[in-house]
Amino acid sequence: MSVALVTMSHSPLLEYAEPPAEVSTAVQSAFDQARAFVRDYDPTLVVSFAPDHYNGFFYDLMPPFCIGYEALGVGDYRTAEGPLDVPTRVAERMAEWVAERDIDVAISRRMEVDHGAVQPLEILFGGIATVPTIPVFVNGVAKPFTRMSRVRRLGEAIGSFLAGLDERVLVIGSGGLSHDPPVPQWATANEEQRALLLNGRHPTAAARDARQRRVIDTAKSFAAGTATIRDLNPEWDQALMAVLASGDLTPIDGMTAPQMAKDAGNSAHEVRTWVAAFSALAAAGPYAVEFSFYRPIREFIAGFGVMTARTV
Ligand SMILES: O=C(O)/C=C/c1cccc(O)c1O
Ligand SMILES: [Fe+2]
Repeated sequence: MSVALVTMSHSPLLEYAEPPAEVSTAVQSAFDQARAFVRDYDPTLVVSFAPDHYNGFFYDLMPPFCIGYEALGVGDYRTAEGPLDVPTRVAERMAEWVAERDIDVAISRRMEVDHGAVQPLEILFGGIATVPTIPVFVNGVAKPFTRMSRVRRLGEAIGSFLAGLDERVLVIGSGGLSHDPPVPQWATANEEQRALLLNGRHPTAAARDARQRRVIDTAKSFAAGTATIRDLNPEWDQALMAVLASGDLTPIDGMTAPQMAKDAGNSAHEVRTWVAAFSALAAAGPYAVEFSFYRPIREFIAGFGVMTARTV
């Protein structure tokens, strides 16, 4: 048994925006480093902690966490569509293990996942069905949010399960860091947006296109300095990355949901996936970060980070 980790920001704008060449080169080189790490480790099982952006999970039934027993990519923002290779029996055992440790987790026998889960799999493995993968949804956009201590406990429970498997496990945390893309919020949404947030599954191509166009246009104006979304917060991002690298994750319990949104934007809650992934790694033993990359990239609407780590 062994456990290793890659956490990375995702951004659908990777496919649509053109930051300055120097920035694009730096991001591609960070992806190369992460890919080399994964190639060297050669995982036999992936556990992917990822948020959703109202493509698979909606307010008609919004759990804080959900383990997928089977999963499908929805194909938003030109990401891969279709089934992931989920080892169902291992996912079932993992959910039972987590429940036994007093963490209430939803399960799905048909989880739909969007760019949040799919993009890292495509970047690291070139596809969504190349390595057996258990997707774990961690709510990062829809209020109310669990306390951060709960996210840590979820990660620890999953990590203690993984530590007992005869596998080389790679945990992935996808999302963040500081960012505030124009994902609608229930409190401020209009009637049409509320219908989407409530149960906007399987939109028409035109509806999906209109929604994505709004984000792509916002990224352009954000890069030009004319958007009204909350700015990136590199200090916040790098402070969090330092805590994650330190091996002592307890300071994370002091983070509160309102303060996270105020400091780092409404979608900064996606860092919950990083916290869950690092907590899973920590449950398998002391670890060391091997690679760390960070840039605030307005064209991607993201404080953009990549980290790799493994137990020592
Ligand atoms: O359109 C969405 O649903 C989300 C877009 C987005 C943009 C930038 C960074 C992210 O993490 C996103 O999910
Ligand atoms: Fe996201």
